[in-house]
Formats: sequence, structure tokens, C-alpha cells
Amino acid sequence: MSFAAEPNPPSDALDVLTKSAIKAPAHVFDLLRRLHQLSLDQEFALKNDQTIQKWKKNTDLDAAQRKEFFDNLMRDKFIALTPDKSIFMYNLARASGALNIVECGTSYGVSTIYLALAVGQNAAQKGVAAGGAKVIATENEPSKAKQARKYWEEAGESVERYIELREGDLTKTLQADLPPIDFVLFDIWSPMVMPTLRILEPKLKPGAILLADNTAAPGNGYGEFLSHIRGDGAPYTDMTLPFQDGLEMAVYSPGSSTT
Ligand SMILES: C[S@@+](CC[C@H](N)C(=O)[O-])C[C@H]1O[C@@H](n2cnc3c(N)ncnc32)[C@H](O)[C@@H]1O
Repeated sequence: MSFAAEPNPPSDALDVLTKSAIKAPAHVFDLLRRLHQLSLDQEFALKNDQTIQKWKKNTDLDAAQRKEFFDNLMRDKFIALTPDKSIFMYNLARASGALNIVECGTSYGVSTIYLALAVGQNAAQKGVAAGGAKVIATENEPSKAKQARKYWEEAGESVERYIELREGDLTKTLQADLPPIDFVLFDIWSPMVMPTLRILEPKLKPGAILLADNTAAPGNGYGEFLSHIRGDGAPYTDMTLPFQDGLEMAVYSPGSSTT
């Protein structure tokens, strides 16, 4: 999400989540609609919150004070990937046949549900047992992790069994026990993205897909990450997809010839 963008009326944003957009049991589909609505309502309120507008303009705050304000503000916020981006992500994960996905930034687990549906459906199609396919979810706010688990329990078997939630700072929780990775979602505070990619990169499979949210938002803080994946000789192909505030899609392509 970006505070700079004009808010969309929440009802419009949800229109894309039709029954033909994703394959999901009816109760999971209804759960996703409910959670997106909560997230969109929160974002709508945030964009019109005068406290935030004052905070944005207050140049007296130092970096630590700004971080504290931001962390407190976000502690109970979904900040879920928007429905259009979520649907695209689900279908990309399905089309690529991803079996092992890392989700950087889980919050209340909305995007995790899409990724777990995709992983589970890919596993079923390929005849892979549940243990061989999963979404590694990451969240450092305990109250969010607890509630995310409840939503996944409500979603049931087709979702819950494909999620492994690692609680705590992801730059620590992702240090060990990573499978070869097919797909990564970066939906986390942008300064965390490059340190996390450094941890994940040795485990990326050739052809692995990276998505990163809001790379075209004003002041997005993605500079180091974008330089890394777009640099001369970088082992990636990359495009900013034209969703609101951008959605970066990169494909890990080590050793690919340019001749
Ligand atoms: C944008 S939200 C994720 C939204 C989620 N992907 C979705 O679509 O439902 C980013 C989350 O990252 C979490 N986070 C921030 N820093 C973190 C860190 N160092 N380790 C793990 N999680 C972190 C925040 O608490 C927040 O809930």
C-alpha cells in the first residue's frame, strides 16, 4: 500500500475477485472477500487519517521516532495485497507450477491463502505429497501471527496444510531450512527486501519468480533492490507490472545467454 495514492472505493477494488478468477472452495472464496474488505476499509480510513497526514509532514521526528510511529500504526493493520494483485499472483504461481514459495511479510495471512491454494493445487496436479509443497510464511508481530493461524484454520485443509509460519524477524527465521525456492513474494517494509533477498538468493531455482509490491509508489525505498535485479549482468529479467503503485516481477535467470 502507499499513503500517497488516492484511495479507491473498496467496493470497486473487490469487483475483480470473481469465481472465475481463482479456484477455491466456496467458504475460502467468501473468507477472502471478507478479509480483503476489512483490509480495504482500514486503508481507506488510514488515507484519510489526519494524524498520519501530520506525521508525514513532521520533519522534527528522527528515524527511530518515525519507525516507532509507523510500527505502532501498522500493528493491527492488514495491509493485504490488493485483490487484483492477489489474483495475478495466484495465477502466476499456478502457471509456473510452484511448489515451494517464500512469503516475506504475512500480516493476517490473506496473500498466504492465495499462495497456499496455488501450491496445494500444483502439488495435486503433479502428484506431490503435502510435505513436498509449502508456503513459508513470515511474520514478526505475534498478534498478527496468531490471528493469521485462525483464518487459515477457518480456510481449512486445502490451505492450512500447505503453510509453515515462521514467527519473528524474517532475516533470522529464514537463515536455515530453506528448500529450493520456486517463487517469492516480497510484501514487507522495503528496507527489509534486499537483506532478505541476500538470504534467499542462494536457494532460488533457475526460473524462480520474484514479486515485490509497490515498486512504483512514490518514495518506495526499493532503490537497492531494483539496482540489484536490473544491474548490468544481473541474473534476472525484470518488469514493473502496471498495477496501482506497481508490482515488480523478476525471473531468476542465472547463466542465461544474451547472444
Ligand atoms: C504489507 S504486510 C503483509 C501483507 C500480506 N502479505 C497480505 O497480503 O496479507 C507486511 C508485514 O510484514 C511484517 N514485518 C515487518 N517487518 C518484519 C520482519 N522483520 N520480519 C517479519 N515480518 C515483518 C509486518 O508486521 C506486516 O504485518
